[in-house]
Amino acid sequence: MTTTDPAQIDRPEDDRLISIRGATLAYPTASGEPVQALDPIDLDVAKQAFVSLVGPSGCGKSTLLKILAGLLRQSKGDVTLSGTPLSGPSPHVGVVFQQPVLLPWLTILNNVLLPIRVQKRDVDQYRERARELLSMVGLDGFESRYPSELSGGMQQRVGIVRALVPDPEILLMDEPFGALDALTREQLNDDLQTIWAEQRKTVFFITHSIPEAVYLSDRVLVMSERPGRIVGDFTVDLPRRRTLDDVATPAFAELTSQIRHLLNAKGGID
Ligand SMILES: Nc1ncnc2c1ncn2[C@@H]1O[C@H](COP(=O)(O)OP(=O)(O)OP(=O)(O)O)[C@@H](O)[C@H]1O
Repeated sequence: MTTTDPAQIDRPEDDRLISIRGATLAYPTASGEPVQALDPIDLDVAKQAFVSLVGPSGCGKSTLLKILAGLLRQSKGDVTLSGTPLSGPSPHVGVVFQQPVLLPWLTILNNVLLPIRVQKRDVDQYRERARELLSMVGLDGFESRYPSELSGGMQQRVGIVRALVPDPEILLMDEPFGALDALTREQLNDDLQTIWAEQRKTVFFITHSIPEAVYLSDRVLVMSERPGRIVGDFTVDLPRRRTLDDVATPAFAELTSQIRHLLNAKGGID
């Protein structure tokens, strides 16, 4: 089933992990005229769902992600995680940005263990998990290397592992593959499917690529031009695990075309 009307989506209330009600955000500016980035957002995300968000440049996607990361507070409305109001960065939430920003003087293993140290948890308890996750994304044998010895795609894998090591329930990803070449991006999409299948995280993923959103997601949300609001909510019911062969199917093409039409009607994607 696909629909472009978020109100028509019928989901059980008890599997909600993220709940946003009437959230808006206005940035204060030096001129005194605030920038209204988000119009009221109402959104529920179920546990273990993979949800992507697409929308025109500057429409407010990162703003919404930063609210979920606890880095920004909404001007109005409520944001809850498992029913608890969000009041700042949470250990239940991991974030991956477009640039992994690894510390050059730390080894790969120590980079991915950094959140554990910052959260003052027992590092020894997470070392094995860190090694396993590095192995899952093909970085076996790189634990003692330094970031400068890794390619851009490998560094981004490290960024993803760093977010996963503390075992957060939610993974927020802001255009994580936007800076990578097409082939590396395809490989990382595949890695991300593995991670999602094995780690069962709830993923909120921002991308400028409609095919990438459809390929990875259970749901694709479409945001309007700024001030952003959710104007479309598409269910992706293509079977998993997906492969690049699925991209060539009529069902895939039909869904990407529907999303593209809605986006073009709401201001385009870039
Ligand atoms: N700190 C800030 N102060 C003032 N305005 C801001 C600030 N951060 C973002 N904005 C504005 O808010 C709007 C939404 O920005 P945001 O980064 O959320 O958009 P986006 O959809 O993620 O964009 P893109 O797709 O280009 O990354 C933009 O018009 C931007 O200029």
